Amino acid sequence: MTDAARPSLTPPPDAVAPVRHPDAPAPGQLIEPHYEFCFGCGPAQPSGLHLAARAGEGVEIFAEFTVAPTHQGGPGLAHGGVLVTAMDDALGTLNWLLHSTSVTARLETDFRRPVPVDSTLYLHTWVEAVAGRKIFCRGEARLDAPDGPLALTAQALFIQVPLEHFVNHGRPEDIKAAMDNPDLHKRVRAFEVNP
Ligand SMILES: CCCCC/C=C\C/C=C\C/C=C\C/C=C\CCCC(=O)SCCNC(=O)CCNC(=O)[C@H](O)C(C)(C)COP(=O)(O)OP(=O)(O)OC[C@H]1O[C@@H](n2cnc3c(N)ncnc32)[C@H](O)[C@@H]1OP(=O)(O)O
Repeated sequence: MTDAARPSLTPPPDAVAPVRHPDAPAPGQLIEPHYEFCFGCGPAQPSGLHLAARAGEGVEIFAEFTVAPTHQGGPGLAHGGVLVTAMDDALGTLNWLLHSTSVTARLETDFRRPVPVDSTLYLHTWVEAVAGRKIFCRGEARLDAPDGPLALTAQALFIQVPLEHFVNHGRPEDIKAAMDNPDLHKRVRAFEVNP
């Protein structure tokens, strides 16, 4: 599909190039999960994807995820929704490079080849442009090697939100537990003092 057919995913003429935040993780640095119970990257989520993400040199993320038997859709194949989750998480992790908090508003994914269980997806996501609160991103995922066959491509629109977005909308007991976790608190504060 052409970009003209995806108006809400195409940066407007007044969009600007993304700026890597001075306190963004260094290129190559492993990025800590934003929340231990995140289905995408949380280490405490037993059936989660356990995505491991690193910062790139630009406003970009390189991430890996190995498809487990719990992620099946068809027999021996990854569920498409699981693959979109992996892409969503790798796109969401771009927040660390911009030092903004944003949420997925729109995510369009093209599935280009089947992804078997036990294969490792190598995801690459990057911010294309920013227009006010709108962050226009793209991503691709390759099979079994960073330069392996293309399995997924994606375009997304993230919208910047204040931290209150999470506090106001999340289930209260989970928000309380998250706020009581000093590690998460420290991470969230970094966003607050370096908007
Ligand atoms: C205390 C605990 C804190 C815990 C948090 C911890 C850390 C957080 C920090 C960083 C996170 C880091 C990593 C995250 C990694 C992975 C997570 C994956 C990401 C996700 O999985 S995240 C969940 C799924 N996500 C949602 O749960 C969003 C639900 N949704 C909403 O919450 C609202 O919908 C919102 C906020 C999106 C907008 O609402 P709003 O009221 O603020 O703004 P509004 O509607 O005015 O839109 C403004 C302009 O965007 C345009 N626009 C809006 N939506 C559009 C669409 N869909 N398509 C095309 N254009 C769209 C409008 O047309 C307008 O455009 P214009 O200005 O030109 O008119």
